[in-house]
Amino acid sequence: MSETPKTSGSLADRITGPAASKLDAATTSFTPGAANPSSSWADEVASPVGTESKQLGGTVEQAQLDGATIPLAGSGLHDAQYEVEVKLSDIQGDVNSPLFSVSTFEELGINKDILQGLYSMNFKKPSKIQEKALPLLLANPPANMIAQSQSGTGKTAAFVITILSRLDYTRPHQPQALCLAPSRELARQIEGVVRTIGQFVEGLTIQAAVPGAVERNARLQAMVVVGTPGTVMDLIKRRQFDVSNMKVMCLDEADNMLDQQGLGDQCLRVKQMIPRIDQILLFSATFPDGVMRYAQQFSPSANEIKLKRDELTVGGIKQMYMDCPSDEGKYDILASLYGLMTIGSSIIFVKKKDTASQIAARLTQDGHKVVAVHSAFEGAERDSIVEDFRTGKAKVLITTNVLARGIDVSSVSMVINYDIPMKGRSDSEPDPETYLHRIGRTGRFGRVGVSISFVFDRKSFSALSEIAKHYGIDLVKLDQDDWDKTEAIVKDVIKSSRAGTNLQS
Ligand SMILES: Nc1ncnc2c1ncn2[C@@H]1O[C@H](COP(=O)(O)OP(=O)(O)OP(=O)(O)O)[C@@H](O)[C@H]1O
Repeated sequence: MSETPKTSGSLADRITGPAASKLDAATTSFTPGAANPSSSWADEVASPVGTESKQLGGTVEQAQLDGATIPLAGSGLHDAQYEVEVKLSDIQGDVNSPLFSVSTFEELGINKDILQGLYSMNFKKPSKIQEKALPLLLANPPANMIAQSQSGTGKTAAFVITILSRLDYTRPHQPQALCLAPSRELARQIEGVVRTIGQFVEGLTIQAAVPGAVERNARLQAMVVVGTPGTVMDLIKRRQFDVSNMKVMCLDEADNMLDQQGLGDQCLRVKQMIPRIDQILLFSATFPDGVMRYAQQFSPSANEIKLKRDELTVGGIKQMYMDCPSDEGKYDILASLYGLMTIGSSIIFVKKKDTASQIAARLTQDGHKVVAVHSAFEGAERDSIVEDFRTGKAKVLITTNVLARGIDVSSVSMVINYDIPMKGRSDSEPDPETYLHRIGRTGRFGRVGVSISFVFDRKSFSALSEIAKHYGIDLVKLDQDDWDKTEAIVKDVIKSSRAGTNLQS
């Protein structure tokens, strides 16, 4: 693989190309991390976004503000050593960008109090998904919607605006909208977005239904309820949650929520316990074919906005990989990347909770500042660690797939796949959806970011190759034998300010 010239196409192609013989023969001869004498891969990313890198204080006319739910404080972006600046007006004027639109928020028929909330977040123009979806979402009579758009392109605001537009504000204690998300962190984040977009809407009431948030026997008395499926199911069963007047139900990360092996049963049961729902909304960046069929049953006769597979990746995320000497050897590589990880903020994804805890302990012992979060942590502790990460107090977060989806922290400039995401019984198949969601924690709304996936043996290598082939992408190899070069490449991307010029995939 490492000898393959840069024009050789995707990683997967490389495997079936000249390097294949090495791999195919490979039961024994695959040598990860082999020297790379004549490689020109560095050229592939020397100008990663087709423009020069610019540091903080460069000539960018108008920096993109956060769009964060807590104005200017939510993301830690401003603490970063190199602030990532994006000229959003350029990006949103690029017809190939998922952030492109021809309209304004006013033209989409949004209520003025909601508009005020959007402007307070410094949203100037809708993104493509917002522009396309909102007229359909806000039309009467209410119609169901299945909507797909790349990670970090503003799906949350699209469904939050819809929810806020559907409520009967004369009934502030009557639950009328339910939004479900796969993790407590994402549910809390959505709750925050509802609060921020709805801050000028008089009489709006919101409540979270995540583990530990609702006291036993207390009734939910808010118009908008945002929660996780298990907790919501329990609250309805215990009659703490009156679902008799439900106008909107929204599943964020819908493919994950409807996945038969995962949360599918719970979401279906929740839906069955609700006597009538005017509008069912399903949103995600990914809708694999199998789940799409089920989604169409869950949200019948829905308007659909779909993407083709090769449109799914966000161009601002530079996807790279590293051949590590062995499974154990991944740790040393990770430790060597620490300096780069703290230029902005970083998330390291591992498969198992134990691995997350072990790596965090080792890195801490080696003098690095990191935090870990996974499902074995108690709820309040999870909340406080994630909050530290959001505010930039903690810059390196080690976690499992529990935080792979939806989490929006704009300062994240690097994602590391310490373990390649796998699915199926005994991890038999690569998991392209999880890969896409994981790397989508960076490169939010036109920003740049780097993802580095670690491979160390034939299985991890082929899994990553299959993922690359699935999306038709080419991954850049980073050389562990030349750290100066590796560092230069990664820094060049992270510090570049014009992600938007390269948003097409
Ligand atoms: N029109 C807009 N203008 C500026 N910023 C926006 C706009 N819409 C959304 N954003 C910001 O973009 C970021 C990403 O939005 P959001 O979290 O909704 O992405 P998403 O599409 O749901 O991604 P994912 O698939 O990863 O969940 C957020 O910080 C949000 O505040």
